[in-house]
Amino acid sequence: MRMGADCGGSGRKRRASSSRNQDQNRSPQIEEQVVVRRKTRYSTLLGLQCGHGTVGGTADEALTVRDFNIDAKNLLEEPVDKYAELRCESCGRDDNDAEMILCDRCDAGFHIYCLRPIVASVPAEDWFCSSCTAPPKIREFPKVQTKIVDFFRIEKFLGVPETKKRRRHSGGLTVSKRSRKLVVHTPSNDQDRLLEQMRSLATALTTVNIAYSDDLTYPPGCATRECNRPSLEIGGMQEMSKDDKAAFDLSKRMWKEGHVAPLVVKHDSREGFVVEADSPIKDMTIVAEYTGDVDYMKNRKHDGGNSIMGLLFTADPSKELVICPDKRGNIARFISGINNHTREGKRKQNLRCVRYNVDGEARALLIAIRDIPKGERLYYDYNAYLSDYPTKHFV
Ligand SMILES: C[S@@+](CC[C@H](N)C(=O)[O-])C[C@H]1O[C@@H](n2cnc3c(N)ncnc32)[C@H](O)[C@@H]1O
Repeated sequence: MRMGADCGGSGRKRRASSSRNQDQNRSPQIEEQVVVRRKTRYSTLLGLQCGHGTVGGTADEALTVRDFNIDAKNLLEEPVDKYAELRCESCGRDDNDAEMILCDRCDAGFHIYCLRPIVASVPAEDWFCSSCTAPPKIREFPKVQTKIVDFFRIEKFLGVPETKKRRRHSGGLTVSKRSRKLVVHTPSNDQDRLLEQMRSLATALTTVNIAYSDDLTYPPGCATRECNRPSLEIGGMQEMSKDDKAAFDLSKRMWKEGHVAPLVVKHDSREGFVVEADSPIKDMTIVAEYTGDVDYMKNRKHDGGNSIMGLLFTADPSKELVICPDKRGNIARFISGINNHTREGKRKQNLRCVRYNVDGEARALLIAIRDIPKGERLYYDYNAYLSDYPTKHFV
């Protein structure tokens, strides 16, 4: 699924395939028998009861049984016994089949919303429950300046930024239209906080095994930089004004020098990694650019990635581009989404994802849409452009 875009695979039951890997040396006959059993299991899981006495519900399956002289009774028994009363291991209920997934190793079932963190939709690829895989252990990044500077490849760490006296808006008597120009973040002026903020991001990135990259990347095998042409966007893309470009450039330079936005990454049992304001953030602040490898959407249709961001929406679907932070990325990929189905969810939104044409390249920026107090969690609408990211179980 992608943010601001459509997702694949929701509402589909995972096929039990636990014995697939052990079975590679079987004779074709035995293999065929196994295939029949799997088909039957699958149709049982889908709740498709076959109304007659053959194995499975299709002519193909009945034919296969006859051809190989398999005892149909045996084949029927296992799936009925094993899956008829499939219950979620977490809540114990047997309802809501369409949102139940099965572990591809032990066949245990779970509602996607009972998992922690919540799984937004049934994954397209193999999925293993926490008993069958070690759940990712949070690997605390050491709070050592040299290591942090290395991790973020900070060219010259300048320490605490110079505090310039900023001129405040008078806020006088005249009611002026609020400026909608982009604003550069104000980094913490406490070196210890700066390091703590970077350490928290390094911890999250190392835990999910993603290298830090604060720019869009075009690795071999993905789309090239030349394919990212904002002129292909349906309806055109927002141009970045000169002032906004200056703010964006400064914001990027500050991140590169370790004067990061005052954000801290934390872990929440239901949402997974989340991002919070570590000091107040002003309306219109550029909080982060959404970064990662740029690829064609068509190449990522079956990716389980729940962090794919739409970048370029083109008239020709084969040219649509997405940002994939599965190997490289930055803090943006940890920011939560609102629940689009509730008023409370919508009230939480404090950022917007805006795509701009920046010097002939589409870029996606996360921008504050109101003043954000210290400690508030950051949220934006994953369904800003399209509306298929499943958020109904989001908190
Ligand atoms: C773009 S990732 C955000 C980072 C993610 N939390 C992590 O730990 O890597 C999207 C995933 O985060 C979780 N998530 C995001 N917003 C959420 C919310 N409001 N409630 C519950 N889970 C949420 C869901 O698992 C979703 O599929």
